[in-house]
Amino acid sequence: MRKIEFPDRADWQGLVKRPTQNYEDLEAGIAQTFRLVQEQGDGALLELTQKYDGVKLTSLFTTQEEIAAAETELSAELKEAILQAYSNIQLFHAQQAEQPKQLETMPGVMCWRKSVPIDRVGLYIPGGTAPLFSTLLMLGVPAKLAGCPEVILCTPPAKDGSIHPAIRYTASLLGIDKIVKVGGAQAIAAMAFGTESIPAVNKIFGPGNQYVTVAKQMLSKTGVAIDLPAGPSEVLVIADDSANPAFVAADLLSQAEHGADSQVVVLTTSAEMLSRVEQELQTQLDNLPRKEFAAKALDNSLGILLGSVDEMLRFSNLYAPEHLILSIRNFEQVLDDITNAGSVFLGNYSPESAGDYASGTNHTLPTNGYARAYSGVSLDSFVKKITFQHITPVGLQNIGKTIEVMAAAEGLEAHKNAVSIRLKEVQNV
Ligand SMILES: NC(=O)c1ccc[n+]([C@@H]2O[C@H](COP(=O)([O-])OP(=O)(O)OC[C@H]3O[C@@H](n4cnc5c(N)ncnc54)[C@H](O)[C@@H]3O)[C@@H](O)[C@H]2O)c1
Ligand SMILES: N[C@H](CO)Cc1c[nH]c[nH+]1
Ligand SMILES: [Zn+2]
Repeated sequence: MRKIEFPDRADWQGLVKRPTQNYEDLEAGIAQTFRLVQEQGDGALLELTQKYDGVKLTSLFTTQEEIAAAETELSAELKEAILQAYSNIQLFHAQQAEQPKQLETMPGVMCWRKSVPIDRVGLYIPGGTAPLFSTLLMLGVPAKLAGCPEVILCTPPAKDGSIHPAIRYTASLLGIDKIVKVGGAQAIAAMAFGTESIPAVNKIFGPGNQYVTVAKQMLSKTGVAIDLPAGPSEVLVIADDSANPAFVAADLLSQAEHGADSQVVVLTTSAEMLSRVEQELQTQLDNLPRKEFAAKALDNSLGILLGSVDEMLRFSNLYAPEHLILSIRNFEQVLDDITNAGSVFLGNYSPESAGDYASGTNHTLPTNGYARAYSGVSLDSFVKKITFQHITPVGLQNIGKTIEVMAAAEGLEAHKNAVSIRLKEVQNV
């Protein structure tokens, strides 16, 4: 972890830049993957899966029997944990449903808005280095709550061509009966353009590594929507001297272990806290099975000493972290000062892992500073909001003049006429 003491404000902009590869560096390779999938369909998926995942598949799909078998392959303890998480995520997302209300903006002018599920959605579940079945809960629960009629699920296969039983179990829980064994940019291409056996979807959801994230971003001109750029995981911890250095280190490592391209940051006003966090990182790192990933991520990470809580919050807002942890006294007093963050964890007993798995909030969140403008996945991500209006003849008499005047001022006579022609008829009745 790079240690920086009281950096000059002029240097902050450089410090908030993530260590990930540039979009431009990855674009050409991904464009080539897109071309292959568009030209050769399923054949390209099999070829690219062999190349990037080291598996020669005979079929791109799990069978219904494989999905059903997961029930017997998981321990009772894990199934219970998945069900508990499912229930909390369901509760949190169900209360996001918008209650439609009709508004009469002027007498006789009625406007309302209705949520309509997106027809066909594609879910990407990361699986390159860890089978993130928790992500399937985070995407599948709101997709089902929203009522999306068709859900396609892609995830990379393990080296033996199988899909982890917890992903199969969670799919079955959600009523998803088919899993496509494909990952990376090729999975995004398959869901965006369609192949002989995979239908093209309207919107693609899900986090992933840099290849997955850039592939999603490259779809902007295709007419296929994406949820958000949710790339390599990150966390920023703001710690004063009331924080517990062991807890802070554990939270930093929890995101560092996702992958070498993750970044974790600790901001503190206490030099002693920074040294103790560094010591804890070393001790805890040694015991982690994924210590190689975590150690590489720590090489790209930052420990920064700043002058005050206010300064730490300013830095954090500029950084716009995916996850923000406030391990400070009186955190309640600064909540309104947080302007850019994906998800916020308050106090010493709210580990970020709670949001990753089970508290109820969604863990598919904007990374790489995109929290400046994007929100994480929610129920809204799976619906379109269609507005309706009904204007009565009296309503048109009330609002007509306003429309005519505005249309004339824009020089759009046909717009004005669409009102005038009706007003004449109404006045003649
Ligand atoms: N922001 C979020 O909300 C969020 C949530 C969960 C996970 N994540 C992130 O998701 C990522 C998961 O990454 P992962 O790699 O384990 O799984 P992944 O499923 O995202 O990616 C694996 C795929 O990457 C492709 N790939 C690997 N190396 C490649 C190369 N050199 N060239 C082209 N393609 C290549 C392969 O096709 C492979 O199937 C992590 O970075 C994690 O931090 C983010
Ligand atoms: N921390 C990840 C989001 O950045 C989500 C996750 C899934 N499993 C564990 N963690
Ligand atoms: Zn995580």
